Amino acid sequence: MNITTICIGKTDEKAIELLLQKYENRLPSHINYQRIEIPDLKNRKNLSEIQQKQKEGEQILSKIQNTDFVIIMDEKGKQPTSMQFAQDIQNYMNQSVKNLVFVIGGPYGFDEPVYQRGNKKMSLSNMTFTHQMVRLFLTEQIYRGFSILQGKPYHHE
Ligand SMILES: C[S@@+](CC[C@H](N)C(=O)[O-])C[C@H]1O[C@@H](n2cnc3c(N)ncnc32)[C@H](O)[C@@H]1O
Repeated sequence: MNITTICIGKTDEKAIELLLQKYENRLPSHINYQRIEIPDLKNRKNLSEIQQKQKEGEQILSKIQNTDFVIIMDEKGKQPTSMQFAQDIQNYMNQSVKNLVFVIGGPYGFDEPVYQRGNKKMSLSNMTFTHQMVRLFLTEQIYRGFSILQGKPYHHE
């Protein structure tokens, strides 16, 4: 299975980038993982919130193929436990999902067409995090999910 995370902008905090790479490098080798960082909008200050979301949305949708299974990261989405998330990943593999795509919004969230394209909305917490933090927390949970599936002593219940 291919797993892609789509984020808005570079990971600008060095500490977050280092931790992200740590978890990305630990993902199982049978997973073809990639992180797509959509370049930050150049003239963001001159654009309204709606215009920013529209432009980001167009960029996000251009990276998604028709057959991809798309999970929209959103604090109002379904909130699985780590065990349930691991089971979800197993189910996607059993269903032969080829491309599992997680999308993290920009500072103002998503434009409506992105929500409409999503197959599912997933939350990490009822609280709102920065989009920079969410890429790290999500990647750690993907690693944790595979650790659970592989019976590694990383997750403890
Ligand atoms: C700063 S938040 C934007 C929040 C904004 N209020 C909105 O309308 O979505 C940036 C992005 O981080 C992700 N995000 C933030 N908190 C999250 C959470 N608790 N669970 C899942 N994703 C989250 C979402 O993808 C969101 O679009």
